[in-house]
Amino acid sequence: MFPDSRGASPSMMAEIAHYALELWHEHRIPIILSTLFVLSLLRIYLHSTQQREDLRVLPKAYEKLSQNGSAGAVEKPKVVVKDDDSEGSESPRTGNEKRGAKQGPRRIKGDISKKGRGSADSGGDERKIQVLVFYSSLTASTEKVTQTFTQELAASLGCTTEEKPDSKFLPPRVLDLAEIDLDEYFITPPKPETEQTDLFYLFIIPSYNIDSINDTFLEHLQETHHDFRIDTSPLAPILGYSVFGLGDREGWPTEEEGFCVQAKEADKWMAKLSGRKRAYPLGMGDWKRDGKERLLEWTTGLTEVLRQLEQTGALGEGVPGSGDPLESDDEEEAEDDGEVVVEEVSVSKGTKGRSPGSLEDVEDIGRIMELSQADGSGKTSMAPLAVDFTTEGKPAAKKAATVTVKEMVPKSSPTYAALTKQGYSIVGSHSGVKICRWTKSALRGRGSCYKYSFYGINSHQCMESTPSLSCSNKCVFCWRHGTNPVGTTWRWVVDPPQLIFDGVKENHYKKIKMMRGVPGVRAERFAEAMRVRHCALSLVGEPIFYPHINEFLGMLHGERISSFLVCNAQHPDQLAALQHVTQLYVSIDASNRESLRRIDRPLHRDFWERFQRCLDILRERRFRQRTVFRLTLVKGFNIEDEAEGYADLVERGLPCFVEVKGVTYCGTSTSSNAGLTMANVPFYQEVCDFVVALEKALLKRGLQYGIAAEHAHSCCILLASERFRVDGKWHTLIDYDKFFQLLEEKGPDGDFTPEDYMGPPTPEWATWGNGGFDPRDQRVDRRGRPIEAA
Ligand SMILES: Cc1cc2nc3c(=O)[nH]c(=O)nc-3n(C[C@H](O)[C@H](O)[C@H](O)COP(=O)(O)O)c2cc1C
Ligand code: SF4
Repeated sequence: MFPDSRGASPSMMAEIAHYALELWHEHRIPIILSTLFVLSLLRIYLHSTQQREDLRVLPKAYEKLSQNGSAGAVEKPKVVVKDDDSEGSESPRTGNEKRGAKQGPRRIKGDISKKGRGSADSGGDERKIQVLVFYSSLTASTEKVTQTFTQELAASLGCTTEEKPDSKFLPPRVLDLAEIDLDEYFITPPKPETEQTDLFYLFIIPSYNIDSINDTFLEHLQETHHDFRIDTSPLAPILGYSVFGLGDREGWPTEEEGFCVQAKEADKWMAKLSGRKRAYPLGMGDWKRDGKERLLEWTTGLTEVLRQLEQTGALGEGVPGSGDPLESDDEEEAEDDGEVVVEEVSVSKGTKGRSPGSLEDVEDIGRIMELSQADGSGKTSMAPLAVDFTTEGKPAAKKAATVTVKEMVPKSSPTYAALTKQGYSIVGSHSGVKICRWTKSALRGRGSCYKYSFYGINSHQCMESTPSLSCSNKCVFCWRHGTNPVGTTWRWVVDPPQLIFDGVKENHYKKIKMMRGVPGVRAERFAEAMRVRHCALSLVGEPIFYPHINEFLGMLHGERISSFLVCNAQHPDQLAALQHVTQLYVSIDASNRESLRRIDRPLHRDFWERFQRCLDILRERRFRQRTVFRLTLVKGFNIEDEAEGYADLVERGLPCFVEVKGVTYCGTSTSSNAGLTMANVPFYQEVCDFVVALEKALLKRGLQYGIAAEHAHSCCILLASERFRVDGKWHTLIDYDKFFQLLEEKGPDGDFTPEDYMGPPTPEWATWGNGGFDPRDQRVDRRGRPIEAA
């Protein structure tokens, strides 16, 4: 017992204090924890016994509205929401609030009401239905199918061209998945123009076993589904959806082997995201065989469902396979549980039957490179599954998921067959080489390409190749749509640079040798052609996409082969890391964002920002690299009224040269499918007019450029910076020996300028106004008959 403090002596008081302090020091943690525990218990007790007040905020706001007289605009309350079950108090929810609720976050907990929001008892008689038809297309057949289908659907729903007051349906809208912002439509439904509109999604999706926008789209759906920040069924507000797939039974005979595999995937993810609102079962057809009949069946069934929706506001009982009320089990695959599994898998050589897992990115390129080098072939190797630990909420690997590191263009693929048919030699698994028509023409003394006139390149000593057949654009004028693999990131096996270098040379020489017996080939040119002097890295695809582009360039330069590298201004990081090339091109296919989207059809969503960053990099590099803007003019796309816009871009990038070229029409079905006809090819005079307008626009901005040279034969004109005019003469030619000498002295990152390897004056015959045809050669017409000079 402690003595009463009132009667205690000071020494005793000090002793007590000391004892209490010691006690506190020894037991302070349990004391604090016990106190906190007791306080928490007290708080829980008080909270559970306290009388709660009604939630009055919404009703009061409503009453206020009514008193102000604006309640007339508010619908009569129809939906009753219980704020608190224990009290049984009901607060009426107004029409406006109902709409407000629709916009806010909404968690779907299993049951989906069979009544659509357009149903009679939800007071939605005035509500409209907007059908959105999404499609994707590489070789344009799906685009055509979609347009026709949409017109026919509109006709049968009675909403052909414009909104009719008596039709519930607004004219359907067609949307290209490659052109829309996926976030806008597939995280939550977009806000319709009027609040009284409900959306219905339709999809016509072809399948591709190569990278395409379909992969981006499916990945987007998958990521939205797995994103913990997004509701489980964020697309539940749509009225319904249905998918029709186009495929090819010849190459992919069964569904297991990949027939319409991506349509199936789209259907599966849409079922999850929409809370199983599949309005009509997945349709599938092979356009070469039964596509038309299957599409008709699907359209007929779908129209019936839409009619039902119009009349009742609900999807109805559904036909077998439709999403409501029950789904098959295969859509209920195990959810990610955050467990990361790293496993070794073998590289698949085949391409058929791609699995959903193929959507995962493989980013560990260095590792893949090592492994692919291990056996020297770069073809089949064991590769680890790359794991991304950085993305919150997106587990990097599914339980037991297997990721296959594919070859970009495997020998067994249709892409390989299509490219080789077009005359490409495929080297390794992602590189190509082809003899261009100017090489053949120069061998026969029938003229060289504009690069001879402008820069002194002998076409018969030029090798056109690429270390990456893949590209991140789908330009309308690209002649190989449907055959080139597309993608935004490198996700394939990486071949070693030496393999590519040796392979492209070997195949190039093989093709040159085949010209030996061709009539008209000149012996001296043939001999010269057996020594490649130049490499145009511009064949197809995007060369700087190749992760070892600098090493590859080093090999070219090591054999004194000059490098003209063309990139599509979509990979700023790679561009920034690029070492010396003899001439560095950036394709400038449009002068503004919209036009660029229309022409290049880029896969990157931030394509314009990437494009502009590339221009900034070029500007920084202009005293180290010989930089060129390459403009390809397509009538009806990027010529009209765009000179000023291009001048702005030149002002931003300040390239050494601007090459302006009219598009070449190749007359294939792919180019016409992409919407190009001969009418899109500008006449030479139109290209001249454009260049004159551009020069004027540049001078107006105080930019010192002039028209230096032309090559009328290939519809190409060169504007050059005054940096390359010496004593009143243009010097657009290149001193290649000097370039290699500088490179050898100063290294691939060495400090030397384009002026340091500027060549002799541009030959008179190539300057502006003189046509630019090589006087050593004989011009011929299409049939090879000599054309006399004018
Ligand atoms: C490169 C390429 C890959 C293809 N891969 C598949 C496939 O894996 N499964 C399939 O069923 N059809 C495949 N097809 C066939 C297309 O889906 C079919 O031809 C479709 O109609 C093409 O539509 P589009 O040209 O409008 O883009 C492929 C076609 C191409 C060109
Ligand atoms: S950037 Fe070149 S290779 Fe790529 S799509 Fe355009 S034209 Fe074709």
